[in-house]
Amino acid sequence: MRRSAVSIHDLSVSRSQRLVLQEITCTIPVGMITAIVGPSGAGKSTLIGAINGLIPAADGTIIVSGLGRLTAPGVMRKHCRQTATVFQEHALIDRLSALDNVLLGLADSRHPLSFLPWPRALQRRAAEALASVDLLHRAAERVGRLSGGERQRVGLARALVREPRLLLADEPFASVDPALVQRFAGMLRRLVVERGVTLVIVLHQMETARPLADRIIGLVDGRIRFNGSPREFDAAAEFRLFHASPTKREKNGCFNA
Ligand SMILES: Nc1ncnc2c1ncn2[C@@H]1O[C@H](COP(=O)(O)OP(=O)(O)OP(=O)(O)O)[C@@H](O)[C@H]1O
Repeated sequence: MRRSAVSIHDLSVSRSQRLVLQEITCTIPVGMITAIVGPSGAGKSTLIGAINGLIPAADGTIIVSGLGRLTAPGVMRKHCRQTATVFQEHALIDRLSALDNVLLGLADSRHPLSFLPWPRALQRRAAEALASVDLLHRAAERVGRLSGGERQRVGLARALVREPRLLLADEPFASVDPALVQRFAGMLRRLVVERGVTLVIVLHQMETARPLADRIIGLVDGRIRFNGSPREFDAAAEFRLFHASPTKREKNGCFNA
């Protein structure tokens, strides 16, 4: 049995005073790819936000392996240092170049008020991260002038430059050219295999999730409705997750959890 990077127990999360995640209990295995799937509004981004500590829990616990409970003093800072997130809406600064946006991924490695140029070694690391997403040729371009897919790749590079132990990615392929999705999926797989990174990735397309993931967590209406391997995620499971009416889902309950 694999060690867990993160263990989640009975987690509930509210947004605007409405429960959007309920009774979430699962583990994120270390050095593996866990895909979070489910219909729109199921709570996938909220779960990513809870794991990276941006969205507080209303109830339950999140335990980070080697650090402890996310709410314990000092744990959050250490957790942030070893975690990187690729946000769904990119969260980039349009007026800065692609390279400078990637360097922002390293902002916590120097004084926040530093006006000095970035050290060469860090600039090289940022350039390598851009190269890994095939974007080195746009390094000097202002991000506001890049396409949606290119911006998404800058966001991915900004996360990769941190060399994280835990990488959280919220639909990182959403506006990436379909021809590039397989390449980036392969790159993320290598990151996991070669560097032992733990990857939690929100994906909309099951045809991307199935071959990429080691584990699949399926959410519907803020609850886990599937937790198993891609092999176990058969057509019936897919139907229950994405197509069953709310009453049918309720009757079926959680499967493979
Ligand atoms: N900032 C917010 N304030 C209040 N409610 C929110 C906020 N963001 C999301 N929600 C609500 O929380 C629920 C879960 O949203 P979330 O974005 O986590 O779902 P999702 O599965 O990631 O959806 P999608 O696939 O469309 O991105 C939804 O009902 C959504 O309306």
